[in-house]
Amino acid sequence: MTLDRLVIRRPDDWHVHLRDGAMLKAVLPFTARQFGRAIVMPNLKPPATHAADAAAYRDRIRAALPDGVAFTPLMTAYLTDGTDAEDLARGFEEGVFAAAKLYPANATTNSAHGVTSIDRITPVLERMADIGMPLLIHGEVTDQSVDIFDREAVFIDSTLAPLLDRHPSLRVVLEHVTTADAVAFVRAHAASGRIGATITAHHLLINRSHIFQGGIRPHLYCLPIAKRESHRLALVGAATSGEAPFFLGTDTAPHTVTAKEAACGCAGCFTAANALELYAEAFEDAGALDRLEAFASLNGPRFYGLPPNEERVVLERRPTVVPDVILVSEGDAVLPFRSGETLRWSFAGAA
Ligand SMILES: NC(=O)N[C@@H](CC(=O)O)C(=O)O
Ligand SMILES: [Zn+2]
Ligand SMILES: [Zn+2]
Repeated sequence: MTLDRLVIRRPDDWHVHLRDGAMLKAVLPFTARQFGRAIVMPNLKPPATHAADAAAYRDRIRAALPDGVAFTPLMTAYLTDGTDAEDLARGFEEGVFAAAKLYPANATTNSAHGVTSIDRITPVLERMADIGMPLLIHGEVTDQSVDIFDREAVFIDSTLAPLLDRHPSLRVVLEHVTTADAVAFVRAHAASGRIGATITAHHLLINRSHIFQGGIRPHLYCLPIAKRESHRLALVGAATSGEAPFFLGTDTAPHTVTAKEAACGCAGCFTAANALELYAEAFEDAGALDRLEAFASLNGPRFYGLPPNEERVVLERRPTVVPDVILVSEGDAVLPFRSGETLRWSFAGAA
């Protein structure tokens, strides 16, 4: 029997880039339509490093919400070499920050102000461990001599494993995992309950060959870059397992078409327009639609110590056409992942 209607608790997105200004206005309605809460990334220009920056950014997000939409932005601190443990802890205790984000300097989009060496923030990490504040990590080494397809696996061995040993009670989310190595590492530490991993829809749906299918496809370029098929299969296995550490984080990362279709195009895929429909396809292809709710709506809140959303949403088996483009301003637009293509599932709103 095939399932034609799926009702799940309203999901949350544990990794999202909402940007600011006109871009925020253009993309926020998509995330807020499907998700109850989202962990909002702080890699703005300039980055949101202090509690005051994050509180002001949270106000701009709330002001940009369409009328009548209930959506809770959960803010993060952008860690730098100069992060003040006091300000960070106060921001967490006052409920401004839900977590802090570690960008190794120059690892990804808008990470130039990131941490140059993890040892520099030892006191900050000790404080975070004491107060139970999660550390969210873009897990790639920045050494350009390491092959781009190996940067996540090398980071796990060289940085993440020693970090967990050094800070035995620090809670960590390895963001947007792309490798079988990451899946194995997270599973090996699952019993501690202190490690989580987000998985994007696009990494469940594409492998590295898709980036070069018939020519170079800049809209499939994101960081960490998609890996070979065996890694994609490991990610599908993890996401659809129902296992507690794996949860939904779209890493929807909008850039204008002009910035993507360039000699040196930006990294990031925009999946917010149809995030749940995309995940539903991946889960259905794995024969695991019954596990979508654990991944999308239960495992994330459990890790963050929050209750799952009470409200239910409906997915229906009927075609959805992904928008061709999302207009941002006159003359600039964002091209969604699977732009113009037809998906098998439709998001039908609250049950
Ligand atoms: N994922 C990406 O490719 N890009 C993200 C940054 C990030 O999450 O690494 C962005 O901000 O554009
Ligand atoms: Zn990242
Ligand atoms: Zn991201």
